[in-house]
Amino acid sequence: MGTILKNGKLLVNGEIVALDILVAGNKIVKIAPQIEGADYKIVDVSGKLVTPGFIDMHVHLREPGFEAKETIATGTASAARGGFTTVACMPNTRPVIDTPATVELILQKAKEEGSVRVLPMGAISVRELGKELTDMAALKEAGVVALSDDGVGVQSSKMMKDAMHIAVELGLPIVAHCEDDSLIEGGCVHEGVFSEKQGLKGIPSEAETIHIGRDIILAEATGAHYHICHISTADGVRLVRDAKQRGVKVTAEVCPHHLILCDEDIPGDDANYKMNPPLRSQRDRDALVAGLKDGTIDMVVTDHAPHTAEEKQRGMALAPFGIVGLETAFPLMYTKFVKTGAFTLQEVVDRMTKVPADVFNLPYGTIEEGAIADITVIDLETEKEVDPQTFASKGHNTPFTGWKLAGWPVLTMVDGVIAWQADDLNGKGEVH
Ligand SMILES: NC(=O)N[C@@H](CC(=O)O)C(=O)O
Ligand SMILES: [Zn+2]
Ligand SMILES: [Zn+2]
Repeated sequence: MGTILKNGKLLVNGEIVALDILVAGNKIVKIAPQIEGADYKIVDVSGKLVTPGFIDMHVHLREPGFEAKETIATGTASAARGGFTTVACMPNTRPVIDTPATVELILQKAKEEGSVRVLPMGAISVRELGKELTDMAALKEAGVVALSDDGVGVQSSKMMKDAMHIAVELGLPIVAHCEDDSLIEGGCVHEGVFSEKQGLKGIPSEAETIHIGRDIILAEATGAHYHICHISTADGVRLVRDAKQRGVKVTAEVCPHHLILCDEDIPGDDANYKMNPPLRSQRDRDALVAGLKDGTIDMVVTDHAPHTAEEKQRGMALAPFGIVGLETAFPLMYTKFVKTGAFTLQEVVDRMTKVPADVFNLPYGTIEEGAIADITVIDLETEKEVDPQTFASKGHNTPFTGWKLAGWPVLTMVDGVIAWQADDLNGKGEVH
């Protein structure tokens, strides 16, 4: 038994070629113009784009501890609908992912209830409090793919340096939420013309860039692989570009919302535009797009951060930071950057598949014979409005409600198994 994905459009060195894919077990067995076989289940994907399954290295699944916001079941269902076959989950859960027991709990739940592959990240400091390092060797043994205190910055330079030394020994990347607490003071939007005009407390760009600068210096001193979370500032991009040119082992990720929106797009007191780091200036946004284009920024991630409607109704000043992203990421990237000609389809797909796999040394992210069968099928034609009520995520907190987008995933295969499929794969109607 096996499955044939028939007549899909594959990207081969930037060109689109119609090919069949035979999947047996969890592997891609054959890719050819015409594959026949009576024993196989045939899935007709004519006219659809077939890509490697998307990999999102920055997701908040919220379980354990915040199941009202999201669970491993709903978060991975949301991932599958967004075309993601692998997600890395951040450790700011309760308990924090700072012991092997919590890593094991997540891996077990993901196996039982998850729709896609889940790779836990382990905390750098116990309870993410920045006081004491976790037992990183034990966390690695339990299965974490990287170390991060996402949600907060590591305030102490010494702690970051110590963490990097251990990370080098363990061969794990340090994934850093870059934020200097002493420069924040309760800000809720980017500090600049906009925060002043609105009378809101600001978060200055330096709060991020100081950590990026500091950590690049520490990465150079220790030889660690240093990965920057949700980069949002023009100066941050400049620092990364310079560090890469000098051969420092630094990588970076950016979110669709920081590439597409800036502070001036915030309509008023709407916490669906509140996230950390905040939407920055137009100049920052342009620098992020340029940084992604020239490879300074390696990959696109969602920073999927679900919160309840009640929490988000508290308004800009009081609501928690974060927006959901799994179900809109590719349609946003496709509509805003591929359809406009700013990026090629291959560039966007690579930054959501092959590049994160290479950077984090994962055996996924390519479609070729012998590869693990993680595959996403996408309808590039049908335009549909973003409607959070249709999300599989518990979180409906998005600033993109009502946006008309194309590029909606219609089928997601993980490890050779169809994890999710639109009701009407080949129809012209709306995809559900
Ligand atoms: N990005 C956010 O605005 N929020 C994240 C935390 C984080 O990614 O730093 C969350 O956990 O809600
Ligand atoms: Zn963060
Ligand atoms: Zn995050």
